[in-house]
Amino acid sequence: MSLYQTEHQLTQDAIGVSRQVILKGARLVKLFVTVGAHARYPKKSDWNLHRLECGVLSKLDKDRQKSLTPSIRLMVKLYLRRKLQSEKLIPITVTDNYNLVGALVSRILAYINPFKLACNAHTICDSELRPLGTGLYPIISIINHSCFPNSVLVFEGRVAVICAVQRIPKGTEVLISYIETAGSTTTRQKALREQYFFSCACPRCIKEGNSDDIQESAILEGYRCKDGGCNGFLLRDSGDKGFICQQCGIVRDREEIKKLVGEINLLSEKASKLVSSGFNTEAGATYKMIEKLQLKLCHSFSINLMRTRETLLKIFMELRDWKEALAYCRSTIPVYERVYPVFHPLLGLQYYTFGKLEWLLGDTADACKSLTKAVDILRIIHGTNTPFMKELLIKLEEAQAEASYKLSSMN
Ligand SMILES: C[S@@+](CC[C@H](N)C(=O)[O-])C[C@H]1O[C@@H](n2cnc3c(N)ncnc32)[C@H](O)[C@@H]1O
Repeated sequence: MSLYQTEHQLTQDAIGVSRQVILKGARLVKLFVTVGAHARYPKKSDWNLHRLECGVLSKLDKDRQKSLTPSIRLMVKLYLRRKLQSEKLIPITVTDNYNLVGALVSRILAYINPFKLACNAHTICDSELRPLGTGLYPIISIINHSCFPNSVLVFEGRVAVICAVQRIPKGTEVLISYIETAGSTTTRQKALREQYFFSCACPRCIKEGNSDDIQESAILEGYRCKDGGCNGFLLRDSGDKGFICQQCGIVRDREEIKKLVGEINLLSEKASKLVSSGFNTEAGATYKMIEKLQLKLCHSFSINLMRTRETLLKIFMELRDWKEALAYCRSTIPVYERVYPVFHPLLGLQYYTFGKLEWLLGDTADACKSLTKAVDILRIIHGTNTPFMKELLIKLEEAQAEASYKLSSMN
């Protein structure tokens, strides 16, 4: 999901809804849902809740314990919290609005229907899309999915904000995306069926199987032409011997592709072990080998290649090798622009990272351009008043001041 995603942890819960305001601007419609943040209760009641939670969870058999996702833990916590509140062992806070959570909670409380819960719980992220916890947002939970959504869900602290990223005519349904939308129609449909149990019929998905959709899938998830100078996409030949370039007609042998895929898989296993053991330098070298093989195998707009480069960006940022990080960040931008809509948080954040790296390496003029792009995208999503946006706007102003100073001293 996020470029800098850390391990998913249940560090916060959020329940209840106290207010719903719809603001309509020329391009912006925001549905603000104020969410009941957990008030800090005294240590003793904290302990009461924790003791009960541990007691309940330890009674589950091992298999069930293994399947305890953050969403299920959240439900257990909510259930016990409600119980302790009804027994007056912990205080009810003004934001614990169980009436509004009502039907949703009663249907899925107490681990009765974990699938329904997973469909309705939301991962709370910060403005840089790093996950902070899991929350139950009843109003947000009535919003349906589209792979071409007119809105995005972001969080301001624990407040869930639905922000329009397209003009939404009156009476039109507000839609968000439940999944990572960068992917072929087949991949997106598979994710939606497996995680949310439905087939999507959005404007992107209804094109599944038509020639444009087949071409886009082959570019994003298929192979490159054997001729390095040709940018064609490949489709399986009817005899199933290999894949034919749709531009120049050269056939790529199935066995050769299989061999490359095997080598990449082996290296990927090794690389992810190196990352999890903290051997970043070795991991960087291994991911570079993967990138080299993927450049032979995949189309230049390949999502797999993009993911490898995202990982390399992250590794080189951690190694503080800004030059390498900048190069990898740059290489991801054309693919981001292809796979994400204009006002997508990930695209905005990638421009933000790009601008910061350019600035750090002294390319102030280009940094201004990248930071301006980041602002243009992210202000639609976050407005201009959040701490995150204020920081970005200050950075842009400083970069612009530095660029004009540099220009005037050159003159
Ligand atoms: C978070 S709920 C959304 C609200 C739900 N429609 C309701 O009435 O409660 C998620 C569920 O809604 C349904 N859903 C959401 N988007 C859909 C879509 N585009 N097409 C079909 N079903 C959808 C799926 O059953 C999914 O598991």
